[in-house]
Order: sequence, then C-alpha cells, then structure tokens
Amino acid sequence: METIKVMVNGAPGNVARTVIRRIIQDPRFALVPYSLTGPEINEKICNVDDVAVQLFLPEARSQALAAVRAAGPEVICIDFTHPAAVNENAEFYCEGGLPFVMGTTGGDRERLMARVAASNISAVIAPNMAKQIVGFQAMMAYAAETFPGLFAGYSLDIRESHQQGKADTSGTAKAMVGYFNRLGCTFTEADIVKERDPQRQKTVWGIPEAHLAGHAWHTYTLVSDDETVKFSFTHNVNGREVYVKGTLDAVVYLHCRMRDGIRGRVFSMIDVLKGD
Ligand SMILES: NC(=O)C1=CN([C@@H]2O[C@H](COP(=O)(O)OP(=O)(O)OC[C@H]3O[C@@H](n4cnc5c(N)ncnc54)[C@H](OP(=O)(O)O)[C@@H]3O)[C@@H](O)[C@H]2O)C=CC1
Ligand SMILES: O=C(O)C1=N[C@H](C(=O)O)C[C@H](O)C1
Repeated sequence: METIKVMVNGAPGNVARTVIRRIIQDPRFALVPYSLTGPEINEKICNVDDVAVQLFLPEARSQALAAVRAAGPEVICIDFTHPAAVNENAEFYCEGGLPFVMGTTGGDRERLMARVAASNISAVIAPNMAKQIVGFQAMMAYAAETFPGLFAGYSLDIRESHQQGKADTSGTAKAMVGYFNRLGCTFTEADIVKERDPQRQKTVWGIPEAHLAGHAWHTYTLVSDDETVKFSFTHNVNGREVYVKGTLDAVVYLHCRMRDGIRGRVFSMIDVLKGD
C-alpha cells in the first residue's frame, strides 16, 4: 500500500501533537518529521512518543521547505497553528507546491481562499474537523438552502467556551452565523458570546476540570418573538481526539483530488464527508 507523506505544522501545540501521535500509528501515512512552529517556541525538537520532530521558526521557512523537498514529492501539510499564521503559512504551502489541510481558524479567510484559487495546489479548509459536527453543519446548510427565512422573527443567542489560550472567537460559531442568517435571524459574528475564564467555565458552564485546558462547547438558542417556542442546539467537545479522524480523512481526500489533477480548488469538510 502506498503511504501518504504528511507534515504537521503547529507542534508543540495541542492539536498538532495529537495529530502527529495518530499519524505515527497509522500505516496509511508517513510522517515528515518537521513542523513549522511559533515565534515563542525555544525548543528545536518536539518529541512525540519515540519520534523527534524538528521545529522551524517562522523566519526559517525556507530551510523548512528545503527539508520537506528532500523528503520527496507529494507531501501534504496539515496546519493547526495560530490565527496570525494562517495567511503566511498558506503562502508557504502555495509557493512550495504543498497541498494542505487548514484546521487553523482566523486570519483573512477571503485572502486564504483566493490564494489557493490562484495556486497550483488544492486545499481542504474548515474551522471544524469533527465529522459529526461537520454533519450538523451540512444539515444547517441544507435547511438554509431549502427553507430560507424559516426562523424569521426568532431571536438567536450563540455561546461558546474554549480554553483560555484560544486567540480568536470560535470559527465554528462564525460559520454557523451564516446559516442562521439565511434562516432569517439577524445576528453578526460580533454578537457571539465567548467564554475564556476557567473559573466561570467550571462553575457556570459545568465544564469538567480535566478539560478546562482543551474543550470546545457551543450552544445555539432560538426563541420565537412571542417567547412560546424555543430551540436549542448544543455540541460539547472535551479534548482533541475527535478532530483527528476528520483531519486524516481530509488528507486522504486531498491526496486523491491531487491525483485526479485538480488544482486551485478549496474543498470543505462537507466535501470530505460526502466523499464526492
Ligand atoms: N478545525 C478544527 O477542527 C480545529 C481547529 N482548531 C484550531 O487550530 C489552531 C491551533 O489550536 P491548538 O492546537 O489548540 O492551539 P495551541 O496554542 O495549543 O497550538 C498552536 C501552536 O502553533 C504555534 N504557532 C504560532 N504561530 C505559528 C506560526 N507562525 N507557524 C507555526 N506555528 C505557529 C504556537 O506557538 P506559540 O506558542 O509560539 O504561539 C503553538 O505551538 C487554532 O486556530 C484552533 O482554533 C483547534 C481544534 C480543532
Ligand atoms: O481552538 C479550539 O479548540 C477549537 N477551534 C475551532 C473553532 O474555532 O471553531 C474548532 C473547535 O471549536 C475547537
């Protein structure tokens, strides 16, 4: 069986390390043991189980590219880094001819899409790789397309809680705003209520102490104008494992699309889930 070569960027960050650990164990993949890292990182190596991953600071991207090229052709990159790195990293992938799965949220998303469209590679870009949440997004997309204005007149409340270090508002919640708008709700991304205080997360939200450092809780609540009807949708994730399977599915999907000769295309996780 042919293995897919994969570079994971964002080590020693939480999601990157979790993804690396699974890739090492999965015979479908061969880890390219290099990782773009953040400006605050002093270590040169990130050890994951018995594999040493060499870290490259943002200013050492050209050395990283040379190392990746030496690993052979057709390397796919996975990006779980930082919102501030999204566009620069996308530039690195597009210039380097490296198809990529972008799990990192934030950055200038329009510029990100346009850069891929103008490039010689394709990418999977999605704010959430958890397949069951992607399925929920697909349901929302169907409802928005099929029943526009269904919830006109309803008030909407969106609340999300993540670990204290999360730099941006939930990308998943932002994506949901678009569906709710098409369903008739007046709401902007700025209206999303975000929680980053561990004390409140524990006492008000009931988030288990063990997961204060890594969780993603979201609730969307709709109430009719006369307050006689209420809908509530919740997805609460503890830990990081749920994102890994979807991410690896995305790598396989992207590998196949590149083999099909498709270039300059941005795929979503809904595309990956459908497997079209
Ligand atoms: N799509 C999805 O399903 C999911 C997406 N995410 C997203 O993934 C991203 C990472 O999340 P998480 O692992 O929890 O975050 P962490 O903060 O744990 O890890 C991010 C890592 O990226 C590093 N980094 C910062 N700048 C750069 C850069 N220029 N190039 C490479 N690496 C850099 C950070 O280093 P430093 O300490 O120096 O900043 C840190 O080590 C976030 O945007 C998050 O929202 C998370 C979970 C699921
Ligand atoms: O930072 C996180 O943890 C997560 N980020 C993504 C987002 O911003 O939506 C996905 C999930 O919520 C976890």
